[in-house]
Amino acid sequence: MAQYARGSAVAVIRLRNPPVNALSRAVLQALEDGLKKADADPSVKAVMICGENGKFSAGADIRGFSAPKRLGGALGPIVSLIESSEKPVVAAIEGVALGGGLEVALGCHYRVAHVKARMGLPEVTLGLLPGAEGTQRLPRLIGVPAALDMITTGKHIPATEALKLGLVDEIVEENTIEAAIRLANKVIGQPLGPRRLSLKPVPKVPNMEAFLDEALAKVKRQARGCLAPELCFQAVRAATRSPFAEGVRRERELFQVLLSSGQAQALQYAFFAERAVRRWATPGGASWSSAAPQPVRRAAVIGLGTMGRGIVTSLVKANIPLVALEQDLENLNKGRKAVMLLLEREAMKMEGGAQVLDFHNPARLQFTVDFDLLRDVDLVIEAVFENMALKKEIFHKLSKICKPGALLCTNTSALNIDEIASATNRPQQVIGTHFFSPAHVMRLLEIIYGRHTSPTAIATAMQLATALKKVGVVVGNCFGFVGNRMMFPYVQQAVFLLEEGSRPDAVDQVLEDFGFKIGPFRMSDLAGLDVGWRSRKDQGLTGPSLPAGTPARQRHGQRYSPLPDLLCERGRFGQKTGKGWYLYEKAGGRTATPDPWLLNFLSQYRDTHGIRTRFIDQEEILERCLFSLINEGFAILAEGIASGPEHLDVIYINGYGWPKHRGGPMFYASTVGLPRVLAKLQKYSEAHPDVPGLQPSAFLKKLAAVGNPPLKEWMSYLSQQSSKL
Ligand SMILES: CCCCCCCC/C=C\C=C\CC(=O)SCCNC(=O)CCNC(=O)[C@H](O)C(C)(C)COP(=O)(O)OP(=O)(O)OC[C@H]1O[C@@H](n2cnc3c(N)ncnc32)[C@H](O)[C@@H]1OP(=O)(O)O
Repeated sequence: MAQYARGSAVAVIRLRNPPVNALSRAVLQALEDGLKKADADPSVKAVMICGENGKFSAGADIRGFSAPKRLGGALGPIVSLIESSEKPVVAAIEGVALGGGLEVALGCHYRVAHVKARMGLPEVTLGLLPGAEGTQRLPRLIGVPAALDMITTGKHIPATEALKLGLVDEIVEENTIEAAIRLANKVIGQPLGPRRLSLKPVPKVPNMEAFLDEALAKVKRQARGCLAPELCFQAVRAATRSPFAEGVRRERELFQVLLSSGQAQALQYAFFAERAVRRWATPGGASWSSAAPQPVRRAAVIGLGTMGRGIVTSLVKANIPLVALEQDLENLNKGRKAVMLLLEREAMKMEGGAQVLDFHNPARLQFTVDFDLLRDVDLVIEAVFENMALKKEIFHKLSKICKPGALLCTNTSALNIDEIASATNRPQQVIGTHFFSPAHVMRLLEIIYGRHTSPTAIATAMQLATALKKVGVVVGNCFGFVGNRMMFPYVQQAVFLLEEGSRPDAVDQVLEDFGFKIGPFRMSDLAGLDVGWRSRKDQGLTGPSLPAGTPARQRHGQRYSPLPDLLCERGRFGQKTGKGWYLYEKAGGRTATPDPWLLNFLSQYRDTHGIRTRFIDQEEILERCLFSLINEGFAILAEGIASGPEHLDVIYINGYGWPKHRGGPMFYASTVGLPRVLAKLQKYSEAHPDVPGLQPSAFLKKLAAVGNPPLKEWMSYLSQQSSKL
């Protein structure tokens, strides 16, 4: 768990807990034993602490937070023990030093890092704060502004930046361990007082209080209801106001508040859920453990509209050479210009910039209108307009042109993968890759397998997600897949609430207060109302193919709201036309203001259809929108479209702006309690019997009937249910 070895005058303590040397109780105990041994041995003159297998430590063992007292009790005092050692202690940081791992390094008198190492205090992302005196030592070492930034955002910084900040004393390109031992030998006998961070004053910032006020306002703005950033701030502020020991006491108090908060549990659940979805499986028995991906040495993207441009940018950033294809020169030139602009912007954010991305090199990024250039690529991502006939035509062409092994991906947000695959001679190599806009920014990649998609194709798409630094989530084929399918009833409820008496800004406010980045109406305006309108026309729900005499507010015997169609008929497509559910300063404007025209329109609409306006409170808005979305989630699980609730949660957090500190919709349902979710859905569906989205799913009913089983056990009830059928 931590290996102690004595060579010459420097004792070596190696943290050992694969894969990331997380600080479990056993590791901490061994670290403490090693320090005591070194202290007691007169032939030892210095100590070097490092981690096994090129990683210092990823911090406290997150799974141990369920028994936090023993862990918390242990780490802070051990860091103090390191710092108070009368023999110099040097940290040799390779790989990562994160969280409690970095706090151990901060207790050391010197820090040497490998140039590729990364450091950070990411506890805030787990709903916590650095609870082993890190909020008190870091500001003393690198100053309050830099420490606040690291602690309240949790970002990982590269060794080069750590050196500039003074977080490490030296960076090396080769053997970090040898360099640390060299340094340890050199500093033997030198005074340690100035190296003990707890004894240093916090460096002054001119007008500290004004700086802190501004910093707090920024932290609150960005937190959107998440507690941890503000409490991290408070702990650092304590360092500026109190002596070290008092600051540590405050840090511990705040840590306890966070540890017992539901938010920490939600964020830690989200951490493991993101890792769990990598272990994908399909109901047919294919899985990550047996499927091997095929290499992607060269790719192609078809279509350089908004999605295609973002996808090209992502592939270039991942260093995958590619061909970008458009249907004609006019669209190609427009697309090329837009892609180059995106890449220039991305390059500016990166060290090494345009040279690293090398996007002016035609061997790495080639623009063409010639399909023949797709002959040799290993993978194609089609990103054209959402139109089945067009997609089928392209896939038919691809199956004739592309080499036999090439993977054919379609970027669609709802269309049937099997139907697209039917246009090819290789349905086993056809797969859905649903990117989210902007595709070079959003982390989610929904990966949709069809009836014939091979395990290799799924594994290759998952590998692509990793290469693009995205979270790939494998799901089955149904209309809207997982994300959009759950979104439909949510947006539908939002519109029904308007019919019944609410306002777009009132509905948005409730959901934004809950923690969503933007509410459903602001989101529709951003995405463009015409997108859904086109889809509804294709489905025959509105437009010329709607049979004459269809009631305005009913389709197939179910409640339907024509409100979004009516806005589109009036040219109100959202931001792009300067008006939609809101009014914008101009076409393409981003500042939404409530539109008196719309409010008047709504009131006339209600009169026309004889709808009695009523006051709708925040609770009803929240419950009808969220519980209908969650209800659809249970139906998706029951149908085997996703292999567990974690998949739905990861999709919602990474693709739909669901607040991570609430753990995703299914985790949220588990915290509300399934019997309560069920009771509320029953109440609303009794009031609105013509809305199927409010009728509780059989799977939810089944789970609620057994109480509120832990989320981890849900799927086992499903197999019991299926075996009985
Ligand atoms: C009485 C009251 C007193 C109060 C005082 C309390 C004092 C409390 C004391 C200390 C508190 C310390 C807080 C912490 O240290 S919290 C942990 C902070 N660290 C992190 O957040 C790092 C998390 N990990 C990562 O970011 C990545 O895993 C990384 C290390 C960058 C490696 O990334 P990658 O190479 O992509 O690999 P994976 O993410 O897939 O990870 C590999 C497996 O390792 C598992 N893992 C990673 N980190 C941890 C961890 N810290 N604890 C446990 N397990 C960890 C991860 O889940 C993967 O495993 P699997 O695939 O099985 O899920």
